[in-house]
Amino acid sequence: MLRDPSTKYRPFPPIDLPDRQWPSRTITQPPRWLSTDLRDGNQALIDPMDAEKKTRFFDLLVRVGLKEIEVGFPAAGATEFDFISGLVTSDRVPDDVAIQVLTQSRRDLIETSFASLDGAHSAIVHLYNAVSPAWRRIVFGMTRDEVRGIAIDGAKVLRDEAAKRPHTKWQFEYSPETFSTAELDFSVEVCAAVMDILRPTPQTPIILNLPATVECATPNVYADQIEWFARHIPNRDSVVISLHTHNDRGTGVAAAELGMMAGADRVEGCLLGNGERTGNCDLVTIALNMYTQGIDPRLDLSDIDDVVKTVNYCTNIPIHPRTPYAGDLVFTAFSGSHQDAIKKGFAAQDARNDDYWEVPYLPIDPADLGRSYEAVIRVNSQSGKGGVAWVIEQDKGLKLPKRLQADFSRHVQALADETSRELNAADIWARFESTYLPRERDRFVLRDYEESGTAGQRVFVGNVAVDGEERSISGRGNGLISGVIAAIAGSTGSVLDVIDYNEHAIGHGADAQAAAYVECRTPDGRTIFGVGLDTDIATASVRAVLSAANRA
Ligand SMILES: CC(=O)SCCNC(=O)CCNC(=O)[C@H](O)C(C)(C)COP(=O)(O)OP(=O)(O)OC[C@H]1O[C@@H](n2cnc3c(N)ncnc32)[C@H](O)[C@@H]1OP(=O)(O)O
Ligand SMILES: CC(C)C(=O)C(=O)O
Ligand SMILES: [Mg+2]
Repeated sequence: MLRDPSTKYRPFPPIDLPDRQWPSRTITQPPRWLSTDLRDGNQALIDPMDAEKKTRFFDLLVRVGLKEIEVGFPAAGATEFDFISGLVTSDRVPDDVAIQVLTQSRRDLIETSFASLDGAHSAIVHLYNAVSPAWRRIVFGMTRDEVRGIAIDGAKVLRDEAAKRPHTKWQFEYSPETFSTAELDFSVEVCAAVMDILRPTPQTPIILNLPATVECATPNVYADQIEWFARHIPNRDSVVISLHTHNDRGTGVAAAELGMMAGADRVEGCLLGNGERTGNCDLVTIALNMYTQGIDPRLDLSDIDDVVKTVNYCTNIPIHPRTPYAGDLVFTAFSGSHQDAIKKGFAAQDARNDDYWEVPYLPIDPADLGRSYEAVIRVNSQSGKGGVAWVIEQDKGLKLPKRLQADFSRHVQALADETSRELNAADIWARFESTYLPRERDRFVLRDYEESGTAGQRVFVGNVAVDGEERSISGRGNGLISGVIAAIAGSTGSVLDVIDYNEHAIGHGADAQAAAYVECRTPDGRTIFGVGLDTDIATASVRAVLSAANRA
């Protein structure tokens, strides 16, 4: 008999916090950010970064505006140690940037960590040990008191090593690793014991970083834990509460957002969410989420492609095309109704001409991230007339009237179904040309024409190849278009009824072109469209009528 695998797991218990405040709060300002790309991100890579990649990544983090950067785990080995001590002695670290290193709570490792920072003007030493019941039992085989003792012993070494190097502005960070699966009173107890050793003040606060080392519950539970901790930690004004979420349940960003609402001051994460297992909190997503709420995250993500390219190069991990904000396809609509709404959104945006962004289906202006509007609409078999018209307008400047859009869309749909692939602008233009624009084998091919007469009585005389034979055809009407219609009727015996006509210029100045569109009804009741392009608007209209006649 098959066993139900869910019986292997235990539900995460709720937090007893009936008067929780965070659900009615909003995020109003950015937190202090820390990038752990070069540490938590790096330790999760198949091939950890070498010095060249770490340097390149560090420079990116500085460009993006990170002011706190965890640069590695000095005791891990020579690559890490040398990179960190090289960074300290280089002039790469701007004065307003503090570098941070991580260490287990073991004397030799802490000493090595301080040694790597010798000469730094400002640095954060980050100490951690796990505190949850499972880790206490499985990893350490220790009681609560003994595990608290690991933290206290480490804090003492931190205090003493820092005292030996008074020229560096030291900050301390302590992480009760596995905080999110530990008893809250025990996390507070351990953190308070560390504070007793390191004696933070409001001027020199300690960073208490509260990790969801493995994400095990819904993000509201993490927010409850943060609010509970913030209420119970002594000397709250001497503490910077920091969040460090992972993404095991896919809610690393959500947990950090709710954690900020619950009172946290600082957020740790990685650009594009790299990190152990399913990753760390994605700093790009959480920062740009703020952007869309009208809050400046104080990170510069205006060249998102630079971020993507550098992260990809350094980590050797491709980013998914649907990654929030940064993926290749996140500003692209293939489906008809989305395209229609986006196209209308851009038109409304132009008409309003105010400072607000309101384009359906685009939560953020791609231009704010250095992306163009070109790829916003792409065409395949899921697309509709709005999308096709958008591509033609962007590519060739043609503003097709609504019913012509619908007519042309059927041709594009047929092509998409035939080819079963995305259609690019060249494919769409080729189909437009072959459908509406003149070809030598058409029934009517205009060579040139003259127009004469008085207002309301116009005469059209055209040199036209009719069925391959060069002829002069003429017609009379109250305007040029009706004159051409009459000339065609003289040749074919059938009169087209013009039911709509549109024209517009394409471009400006000497290079401007004109486009004309006619919609006609045939004597047997069919609707046909014609398109004419020319440098001269009158000639474009003649071509449009002949195009319709050819298609009739
Ligand atoms: C949640 C996180 O991301 S934590 C950061 C994890 N990152 C890394 O581990 C990357 C860098 N790590 C390393 O290079 C190595 O693990 C080192 C250099 C730190 C340590 O190496 P080693 O001592 O050879 O091995 P190892 O990591 O297996 O050590 C495990 C021992 O440390 C103990 N330990 C684990 N974490 C801690 C801690 N935070 N504080 C004190 N002791 C710890 C374990 O209980 C175990 O003790 P035991 O040997 O008595 O059973
Ligand atoms: C070292 C700590 C902060 C960590 O990375 C984690 O718990 O995820
Ligand atoms: Mg982590």
